[in-house]
Parts: sequence; structure tokens; C-alpha cells
Amino acid sequence: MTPPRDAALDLTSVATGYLSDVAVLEDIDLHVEPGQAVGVIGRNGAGKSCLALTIAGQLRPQAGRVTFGGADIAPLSSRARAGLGIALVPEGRQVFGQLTVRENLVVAAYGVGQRLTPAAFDAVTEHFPVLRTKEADLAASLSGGEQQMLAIARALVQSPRIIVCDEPSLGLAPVAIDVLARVLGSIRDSGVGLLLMEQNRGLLEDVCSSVKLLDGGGIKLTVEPRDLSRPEVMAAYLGHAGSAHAL
Ligand SMILES: Nc1ncnc2c1ncn2[C@@H]1O[C@H](COP(=O)(O)OP(=O)(O)OP(=O)(O)O)[C@@H](O)[C@H]1O
Repeated sequence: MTPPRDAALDLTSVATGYLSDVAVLEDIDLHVEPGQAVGVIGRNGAGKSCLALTIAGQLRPQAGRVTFGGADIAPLSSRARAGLGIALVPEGRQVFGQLTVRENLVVAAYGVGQRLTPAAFDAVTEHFPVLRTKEADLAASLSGGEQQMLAIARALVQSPRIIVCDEPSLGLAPVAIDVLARVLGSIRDSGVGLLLMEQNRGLLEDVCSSVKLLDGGGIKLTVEPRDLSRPEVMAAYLGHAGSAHAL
């Protein structure tokens, strides 16, 4: 199945979870177009990873439709979805620490049946000059921010049309989050769709045009990023047990 170049990702009334008979999320509607960045904010355990894994094909929806370019992708494996252009940057980066930076990129390209050509390496490392200078270093020797860049670069060598990023700012210093925001912005502007699962409000404000608030097993609100700081939105996000510091 080859979706059109302008393939959009759509979830309609999706229910999903880690176990086939227990829903973590229900009634999820989502639309991401090429060149658009949509954010999903939610506390620990809200189901951000569950949603990311469902889109990537590692979890099966219990109900509803997941389409890409209008075609139902429910029957497709995660590998087949990656081949269509749906790339996942998993929580915790999950780079291969004992492989070099370049080897990590070779393996990622191989995963979708591609070779890492010199042109592809150049195109990807244009976003991440530090990866070019460290191409022969073991991934395990990189800083957290550099490993996150490598995780995103692994998605980029798969020629994605949409990248689903699961908490890319987790554990990063503020300066590394600023770099991440710039890079994600330029990837979005190159025409790739982004779905950004995050707890970091600043990153969502910098990169996204709309943000979904995930809570209580569903999407509670959809807001513009600048509205994330409004008291009623923070209250909805934080609930009675939260504190403003969580954002
Ligand atoms: N492998 C699993 N099997 C069953 N339940 C799980 C599994 N992993 C997570 N859960 C549960 O599913 C719910 C959603 O978890 P999930 O990790 O998707 O949320 P999250 O928003 O990504 O949280 P975090 O930010 O902590 O990663 C939580 O109640 C969690 O305890």
C-alpha cells in the first residue's frame, strides 16, 4: 500500500490498551497532517506511550479506526507502518548503545529496507551536526541530548511522513530541550507531520499548533499551545493532586 505524499494520520473513536480486554484509552480522535505538529500532554500513566505504540502498530486498537492517507492500517505490522512512513521515536530513546552513531542509522534504514546512502546521511546530519562529528562514537558514550538526537535521526533515515515522538524531552537539560525544539521545528517545516507526546509545556508551545490534553482515559481538551498556561487548562491537566511545578 502506497499512501499519497500528503498522507494524513487519522484516529477515529479509537479504544486501546496494553491488554486486549482492558482499555487504557477510549474514544480517541486525532488528525495529523504533513507539516503539522500536534501535541499530546498528559501526566505519568495518562496513556501517552499507549497511544504512540498503537499508532506505530505495536499495540492493536480494541475499537475504532486508524488510517493513513485514508487507508485502514489496522492490519499492518509496525515494520510495515514504518515502511509507509510512520516512524516512532520511543520513550527512553532506545538507541543501540554498543553500536556507533553511524551503525545506529544504518540499522534504522535497514529496518525499512533502505540503505544509508551518503546523501541520506548528509541530509539527516544537517539537522544534527553533532552526530556527524561523532559518527564513529558508540551511542552509549553520547549525552542524553545527543542520544535523543540520534533517536530522532534514526526516524529520519526511514524517510518518514509522520514522526511520533514519545516524551523526547524526558531527562534532558533545558539547553538540550531548546535545541530539540529548534530541530523538531525544522523537521516540521520540511513537511513531516509530528505527533509529540510530552509533559514539557515549553516544548509543546515552541513546536505545536494544537495540543490535546490526555486525562482519565481520553482526550479531555484540545487547546492552542499558548492556552496551556491558562488556569482552567492547568487545573484540568493537573487535577486536584497536581502542582503547577509539574508543567
Ligand atoms: N506493559 C503494560 N501492561 C499493562 N499496563 C501497562 C503497561 N505499561 C503501562 N501500563 C499502564 O497503562 C497506563 C498508561 O501507561 P502509559 O505508559 O501508556 O502512560 P504514559 O502517559 O506514557 O506514562 P509515562 O509518562 O509514565 O510513560 C498506566 O496505568 C500504566 O500503569
